[in-house]
Amino acid sequence: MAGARHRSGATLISSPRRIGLLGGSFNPAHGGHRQISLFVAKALGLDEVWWLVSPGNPLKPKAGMAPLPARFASAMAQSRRAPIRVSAVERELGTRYTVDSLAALRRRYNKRAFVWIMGADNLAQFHQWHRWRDIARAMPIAVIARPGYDGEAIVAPAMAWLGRFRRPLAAMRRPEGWSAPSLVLLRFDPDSRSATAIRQADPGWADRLESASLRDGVTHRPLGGGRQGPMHSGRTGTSA
Ligand SMILES: Nc1ncnc2c1ncn2[C@@H]1O[C@H](COP(=O)(O)OP(=O)(O)OP(=O)(O)O)[C@@H](O)[C@H]1O
Ligand SMILES: O=C(O)c1ccc[n+]([C@@H]2O[C@H](COP(=O)([O-])O)[C@@H](O)[C@H]2O)c1
Repeated sequence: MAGARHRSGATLISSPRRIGLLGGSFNPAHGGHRQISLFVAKALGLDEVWWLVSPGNPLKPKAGMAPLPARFASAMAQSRRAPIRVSAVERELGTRYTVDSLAALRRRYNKRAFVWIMGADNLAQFHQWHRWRDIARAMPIAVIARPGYDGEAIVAPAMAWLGRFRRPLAAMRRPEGWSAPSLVLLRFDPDSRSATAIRQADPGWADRLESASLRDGVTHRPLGGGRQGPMHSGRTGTSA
């Protein structure tokens, strides 16, 4: 945590930047991702949300998963003019399991305070994630209500353990509330958008996206591996 000397001689302690991490397949990204990110940022007083475009969810089949550059390009399009950075840092780190990605991110960005964000559908199967308790020990978790999943989420097998760390929103807004494990359940305007519905309605969505010249919003490195064509590059929000 950074400290600065005040004229009076007292040391002013500045709070670390608060970052929400929304990991996802983004196959493709949609308005629901944007909406929940903006809601959580406001509710928890976040400085930014980082969208971690996954090289591949370990629990999802490869079939039907668009290439990473296309998913990344869709995320760039959905996050425009919002305090959201789109990153494929997991590919760079060589991590696929969230527990490993979060450990690496905490080491690399050790001046940031992170919170893991996920929809209620993921809470329902959280107990199947690799070393899921260690994810909860690494940083607070914010779960967003999602139409069709809320009943399942509250009786999720992981809740037998995670439920005892449930905190009210007010506690999470205080800096000391960011201890882990902590779980906050958030309910905003329900958003029924899903990537599944978009793929069903528009199976060719990935073919229309130009994914050359993409640049990682967190590491600022070129993404590479895309087709040639005009696609906006760079980042949204402020500098990492
Ligand atoms: N409408 C929504 N409401 C709440 N959470 C959402 C919503 N859409 C996505 N999320 C959450 O965002 C994260 C990334 O989601 P993902 O990229 O898998 O999109 P998806 O719409 O859930 O995709 P799919 O339908 O292919 O499973 C997940 O934690 C998911 O629960
Ligand atoms: O680490 C795991 O075991 C694990 C299992 C399932 C999902 N995840 C992560 O959960 C996030 C949401 O995935 P998805 O496909 O539901 O968007 C994404 O970052 C995945 O890598 C992670």
